Amino acid sequence: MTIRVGVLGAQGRMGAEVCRAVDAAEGMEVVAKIDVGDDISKLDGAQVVVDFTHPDVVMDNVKYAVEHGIHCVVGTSGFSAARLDTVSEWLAAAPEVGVLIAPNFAIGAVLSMRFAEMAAKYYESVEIIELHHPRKADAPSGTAAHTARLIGAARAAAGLGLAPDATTHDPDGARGALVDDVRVHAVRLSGLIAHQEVLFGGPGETLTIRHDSTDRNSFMPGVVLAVRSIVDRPGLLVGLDKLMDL
Ligand SMILES: NC(=O)C1=CN([C@@H]2O[C@H](COP(=O)(O)OP(=O)(O)OC[C@H]3O[C@@H](n4cnc5c(N)ncnc54)[C@H](OP(=O)(O)O)[C@@H]3O)[C@@H](O)[C@H]2O)C=CC1
Ligand SMILES: O=C(O)C1=N[C@H](C(=O)O)C[C@H](O)C1
Repeated sequence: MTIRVGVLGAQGRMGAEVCRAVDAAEGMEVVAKIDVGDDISKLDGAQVVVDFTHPDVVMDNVKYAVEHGIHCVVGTSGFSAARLDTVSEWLAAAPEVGVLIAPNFAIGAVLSMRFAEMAAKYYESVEIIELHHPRKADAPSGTAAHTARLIGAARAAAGLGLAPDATTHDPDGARGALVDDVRVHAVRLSGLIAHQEVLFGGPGETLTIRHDSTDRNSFMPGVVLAVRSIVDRPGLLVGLDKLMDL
């Protein structure tokens, strides 16, 4: 059976790539492409929607899909814990529907988040640097926020507090944002796509975990895997790792 897929944000950088990847993949096809101004009810024949739109609109899209019994694969960033709780509440009324929210669909990015989570309890210092193209709307990236959450939880479980930092004077915010007690720095630079470094430090050593997406095709195997999998995975899943044998 061919999986019928609707793509939200179909003319965007990611959406256009998703349309090509889904149509090229075995056993799935794009049946609806939704962009700004389109009637969302165009989705109604779809079994799975893929959303790469904008943090301001993604919640309305997911709500519509869940209420109409359509599974969701969501790449759009901006998912706080409160937003995830809201999606869970919608799913409680539609227990047959699956929603995957993935901060990053690139296999290497998923692995690097796992590696960072593993390393977290061994180092007193940690900082995240995320680097993206300058047309990105949000900062820090969803990947950086998720990585910080994973590291923060691992540090808390190990009884580690804030990383050592003598800074008392930072009028311009040069020390970056504090996300789950982890410093996050966002770089926006022409020529980049999506990159992240997690830096760990302890006595006499540092460890850097770096991932680079040099082309948006890096995200497509993960998106195709998610479309294929979500039809049999009711409920909320956060992170592509939940569909991988990690
Ligand atoms: N999880 C992952 O692996 C990845 C996630 N992302 C995330 O995906 C999102 C999109 O990124 P990107 O493709 O670069 O952004 P783009 O701005 O290129 O694409 C977003 C598209 O969505 C359209 N759009 C906005 N509102 C709606 C709406 N209500 N309905 C349908 N379409 C809408 C935009 O139209 P218009 O331009 O007219 O506003 C635009 O065409 C971001 O949040 C980004 O962080 C990106 C890469 C990988
Ligand atoms: O906007 C992007 O480009 C990306 N967004 C995602 C994020 O916010 O983490 C994933 C990847 O970094 C590319």
